[in-house]
Amino acid sequence: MAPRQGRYQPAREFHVVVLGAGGVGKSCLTAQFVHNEWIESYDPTIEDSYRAQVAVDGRQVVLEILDTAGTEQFVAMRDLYMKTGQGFLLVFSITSASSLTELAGLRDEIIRIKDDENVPIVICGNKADLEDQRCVPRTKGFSISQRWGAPYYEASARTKTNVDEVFIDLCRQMLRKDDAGEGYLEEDKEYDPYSISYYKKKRKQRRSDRDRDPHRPKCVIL
Ligand SMILES: Nc1nc2c(ncn2[C@@H]2O[C@H](COP(=O)(O)OP(=O)(O)OP(=O)(O)O)[C@@H](O)[C@H]2O)c(=O)[nH]1
Repeated sequence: MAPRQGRYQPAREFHVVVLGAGGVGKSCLTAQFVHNEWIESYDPTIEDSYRAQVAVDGRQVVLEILDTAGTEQFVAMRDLYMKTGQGFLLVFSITSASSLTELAGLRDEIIRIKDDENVPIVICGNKADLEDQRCVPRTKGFSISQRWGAPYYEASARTKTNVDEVFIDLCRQMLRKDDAGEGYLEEDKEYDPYSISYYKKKRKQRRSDRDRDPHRPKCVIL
């Protein structure tokens, strides 16, 4: 639904989870998007979260971005953040074929945990500036994108190519899902209780609970 001109729209808040193998550039992409900064050094992440506000098609969106650990020893928290996440950025490096292979397992896990085939997902082939070290052909990225029904971008955190674009695409998908009333109810506590969509969802839920109550007084027309 398009926002009405001149009418105040509260910012929608979404939880984004950045996933992918170790060293593919998850932290660098996040740092470029949130702070406009490039990080040359490699310091494996345990788990970091960031807040960013963006305007998407004239609507204010607040993103809570979780930059996750790619290294195996930190994967125990995965179930929890997959449950909380509403949009997922699946990152691999175009210089590593195995980093793309890893994404399939992550996607399966997201779909299983969310119990939803249409979870907002963007596939990101990072380190596109390292064309001479490319191991993943562009066509492979696009064919996976078609199979999964998720957009594919080649990006570079180093040159800030397509960095904003991947996050904005994810925002659009989450907004569309939310507008269609398909936002996730399971993380109720995480939702902005002042948002209109949250209020509508709760009202609909209360109504259907009330309708199912066998002791509910019924109106009889005499
Ligand atoms: N050339 C190039 N190097 C990059 C790019 N993105 C990240 N790097 C480098 O790759 C290394 C790893 O980047 P990180 O962002 O820390 O990778 P990560 O996926 O967060 O790694 P984990 O925290 O272990 O999961 C760093 O040395 C970065 O400077 C890119 O787009 N181009």
